Amino acid sequence: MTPPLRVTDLVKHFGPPGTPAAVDGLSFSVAPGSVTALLGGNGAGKTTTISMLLGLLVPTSGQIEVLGVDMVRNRYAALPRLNFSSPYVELPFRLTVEQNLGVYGRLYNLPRLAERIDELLEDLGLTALRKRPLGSLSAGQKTRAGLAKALINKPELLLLDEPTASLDPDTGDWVRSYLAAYRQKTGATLLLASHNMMEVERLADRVLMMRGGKLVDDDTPQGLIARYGRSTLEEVFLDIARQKDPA
Ligand SMILES: Nc1ncnc2c1ncn2[C@@H]1O[C@H](COP(=O)(O)OP(=O)(O)OP(=O)(O)O)[C@@H](O)[C@H]1O
Repeated sequence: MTPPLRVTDLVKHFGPPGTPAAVDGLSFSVAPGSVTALLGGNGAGKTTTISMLLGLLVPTSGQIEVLGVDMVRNRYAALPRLNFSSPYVELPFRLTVEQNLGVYGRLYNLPRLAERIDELLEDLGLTALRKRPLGSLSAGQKTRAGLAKALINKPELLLLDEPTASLDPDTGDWVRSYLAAYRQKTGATLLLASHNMMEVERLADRVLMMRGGKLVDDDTPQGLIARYGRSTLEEVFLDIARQKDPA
């Protein structure tokens, strides 16, 4: 079976040759229906990697296959089957929540779009906010609207950057349950970048740990915790970020 995501020797240089690469020879593939967390400290290369996976940045070298499609050469064949959410990417702020979903839904040329929008608004607790301009929402409400946009085309591969940033603990917990249920129901594959280790322990089957653009560890959350002799993923993260090898 083709992995939904396969990355081989991926490199991205922003500076001239000789300067350090933002992504420096990354290789991994993920299994269908899995939840993989891409972790690393600030500047480790997570956002650069996700931008290349989405076809927004052209790699300096290496291969990216998304749902069996070569993203560098043929990304339009894969884009209808994936989606992305990030609290750092603003949706058009003068449009209402439902207008935003309408615009994105039409980009995907979805059948029965009005029904899909109603369903998502209901699922994400946004029905009462549907007529509100996006710019008037709180950060947490915007995050939920961003998630609705990311799910509009029922993506087989969902890339999430900090999916619960600026959500209160209760809403954050609700979004995590929602994502777990979405994966369960649809068999979708999720890749998430997060600084919330509790979230990663709860959602991810596997952790890819990056430092300096390279993959420095790859295991289940429990496997990492056991190997580093720690009791939480947060402690493992600190060990890796501070370059401590397993005991
Ligand atoms: N457009 C750009 N031009 C030049 N350098 C860049 C650019 N984008 C990222 N970088 C550099 O690439 C490296 C990796 O950055 P990236 O944003 O991928 O890290 P990150 O792991 O997502 O970090 P954070 O957790 O802080 O979001 C950093 O050194 C950053 O300064």
